[in-house]
Amino acid sequence: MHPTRVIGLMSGTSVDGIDTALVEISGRDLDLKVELIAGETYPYPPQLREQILELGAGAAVSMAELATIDDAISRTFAEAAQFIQVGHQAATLIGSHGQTVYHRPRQGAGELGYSFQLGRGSLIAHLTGITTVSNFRTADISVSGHGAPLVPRVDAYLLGDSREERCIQNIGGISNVTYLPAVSDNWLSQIRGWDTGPGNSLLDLAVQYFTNGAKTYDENGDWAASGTPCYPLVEKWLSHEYFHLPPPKSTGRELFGVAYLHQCLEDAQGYQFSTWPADFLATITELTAVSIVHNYDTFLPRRPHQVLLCGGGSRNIYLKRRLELLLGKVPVSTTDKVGISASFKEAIAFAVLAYWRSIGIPGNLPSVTGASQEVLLGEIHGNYP
Ligand SMILES: Nc1ncnc2c1ncn2[C@@H]1O[C@H](COP(=O)(O)OP(=O)(O)OP(=O)(O)O)[C@@H](O)[C@H]1O
Ligand SMILES: CC(=O)N[C@H]1[C@@H]2OC[C@@H](O2)[C@@H](O)[C@@H]1O[C@H](C)C(=O)O
Repeated sequence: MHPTRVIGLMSGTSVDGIDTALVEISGRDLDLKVELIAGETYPYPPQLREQILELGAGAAVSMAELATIDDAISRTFAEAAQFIQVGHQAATLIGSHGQTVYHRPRQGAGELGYSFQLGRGSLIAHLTGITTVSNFRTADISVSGHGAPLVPRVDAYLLGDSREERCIQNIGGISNVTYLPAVSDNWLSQIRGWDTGPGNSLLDLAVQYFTNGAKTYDENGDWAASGTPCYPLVEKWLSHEYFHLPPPKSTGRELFGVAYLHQCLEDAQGYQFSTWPADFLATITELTAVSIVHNYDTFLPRRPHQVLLCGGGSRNIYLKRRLELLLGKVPVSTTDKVGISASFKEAIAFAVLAYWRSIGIPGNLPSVTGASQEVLLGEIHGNYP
């Protein structure tokens, strides 16, 4: 089978821009191979980013305004797909995750979750002339799944190992883990994955708050590294019920967004800090690290042999150091070490999910999302006869 050239487009809860990967894919599952031809993050136009953040924070908009924002996002995604192909052989397929603006996991029997991504695939296909798969989360939700995380099945085939157990830890706005036991028979059903809680979302918001918007994140974690975490406060925050909820579970900025940051700032008033706000940033960073390890120790059969980080938070040197310290003997590195770009893994994953959709392979893992069955993920736009 010839490799298929696919573009993966992903914008996550950080709303920092469109992570774009141009890849060549071949194989199906254990023989799946992906070569990254080009990877780039194209920032959102600042005004559109603001609108998306406001929508995510619950702003009221008219249907007409929603349609305008939806189309502006689709256009930005289509441009990203066009830019990434410059100087390269063209792609024949796009997998576009879109932009999550609302995520409500299923609360109980008799109902379904709700996950809303903007950036309609039909317009992306229309503008690029390339068949586009979008709306990946709906099919899993329709069979009672959380619709998230969806990357674990791709992690399994790209990052699984026959000798050791691995945790693939994505640290985006929200953090999510894929636990991969050593590859064996009935291995897929033993894979676990869920959102561990905040990744960079609270830290980004705090940096914006303390710099009046002049900075959007703590580069390399330098600011937090100049402070000292307040452990009693981390303990208090760790009592949040999300951290104690057993998987399958998923979350978003609805839980760990602006309102929660303001709660954290209020909580902090009851404690002593010698260096403000560096100590507060160190404490927020510690919550991300401690909650990840707490999730492992509470919900995994045992700690893995190694942890491979990906997502923007893998570039936060201070956070990585805190994780290393908390995990003791378990080595922590990034997926780059085993040949998969830590910065573009999520975008690559949506290219693979689109490819799987086009050849009829399911993309979800019921052991991860809680779905009642495997399903084909995504709606196909643009391959009209
Ligand atoms: N050099 C760096 N130092 C520290 N943090 C960084 C660095 N580069 C990126 N980040 C963090 O990574 C974030 C973006 O990460 P990423 O693109 O993986 O998130 P996302 O895909 O939007 O989120 P999610 O995975 O939740 O959907 C930025 O908002 C920033 O907090
Ligand atoms: C609803 C939604 O967009 N969820 C994202 C978000 O970002 C990280 C985490 O929360 C994860 O559950 C998911 O994305 C990844 C790419 C996934 O589906 O695997």
